[in-house]
Amino acid sequence: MAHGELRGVVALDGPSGTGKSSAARRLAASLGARYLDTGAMYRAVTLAVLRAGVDPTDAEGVAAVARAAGLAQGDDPEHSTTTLAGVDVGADIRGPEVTCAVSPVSAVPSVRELLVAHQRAIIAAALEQAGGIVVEGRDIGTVVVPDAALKVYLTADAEARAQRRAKQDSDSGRAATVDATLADVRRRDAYDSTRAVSPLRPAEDAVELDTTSLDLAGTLAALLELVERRGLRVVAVGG
Ligand SMILES: Nc1ncnc2c1ncn2[C@@H]1O[C@H](COP(=O)(O)OP(=O)(O)O)[C@@H](O)[C@H]1O
Ligand SMILES: Nc1ccn([C@H]2C[C@H](O)[C@@H](COP(=O)(O)OP(=O)(O)O)O2)c(=O)n1
Repeated sequence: MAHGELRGVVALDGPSGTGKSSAARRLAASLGARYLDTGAMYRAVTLAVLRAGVDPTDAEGVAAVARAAGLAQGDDPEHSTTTLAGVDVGADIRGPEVTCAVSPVSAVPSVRELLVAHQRAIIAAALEQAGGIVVEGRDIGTVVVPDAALKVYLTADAEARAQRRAKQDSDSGRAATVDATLADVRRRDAYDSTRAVSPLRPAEDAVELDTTSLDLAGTLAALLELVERRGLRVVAVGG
């Protein structure tokens, strides 16, 4: 189905397992836009911190690793890549050690400054080259792109999110029980929402979308309708 092309930035925020990555990637692909996974960038810095043997709660040590990590994040929705010094770390950043340590690393103010500047540069280049980009994370509508053309805040019950995440992990060969995943989801929700810098919260002008009883196709359809209603879709010739 041809959906035309996206003009501008769509910001997708929300807690873990609400469907941000899956929906953002599909939305971008169907609208000929770029796609930026900012969570992957915080995960990659966390992996570099763990590999360097630095304590994730040592803010100065973490900031030094972040500056030297050589992080590059791709923005192709069909093939999203994350590299450290040119080496692909796409699989390693999804492991339980990184998931466990990512909250304290992403709460370090200088890490956020560094990554937000990096994200804004990727977004500016994508707008120039492709005209549109879907960006997903925790602070996109509030901090990274406060003037985004459309901001959506995804929510879903914690149990539904834990079930999705546990299934995703076991499908990828990572052992995960729903109970342990639920505990992790709740721990990260609490940490991400209460940190001093850029806490997870909806932007005042965000549209909230509860995905608890939606499947992925339903979430995508709801997002496409919002894009359409905002007039952000430009129909290409022959589209
Ligand atoms: N609306 C949905 N209904 C059911 N499963 C979903 C839905 N959205 C996403 N999923 C599945 O849940 C898992 C986590 O989704 P993901 O997009 O990674 O969430 P997030 O980026 O918000 O953490 C994936 O396996 C995905 O296919
Ligand atoms: N814009 C962002 C994106 C992610 N983070 C932090 C908070 C999250 O717990 C981690 C990991 O994000 P990611 O989206 O990969 O995590 P989940 O897919 O929700 O498990 O990074 C952030 O602080 N700001």
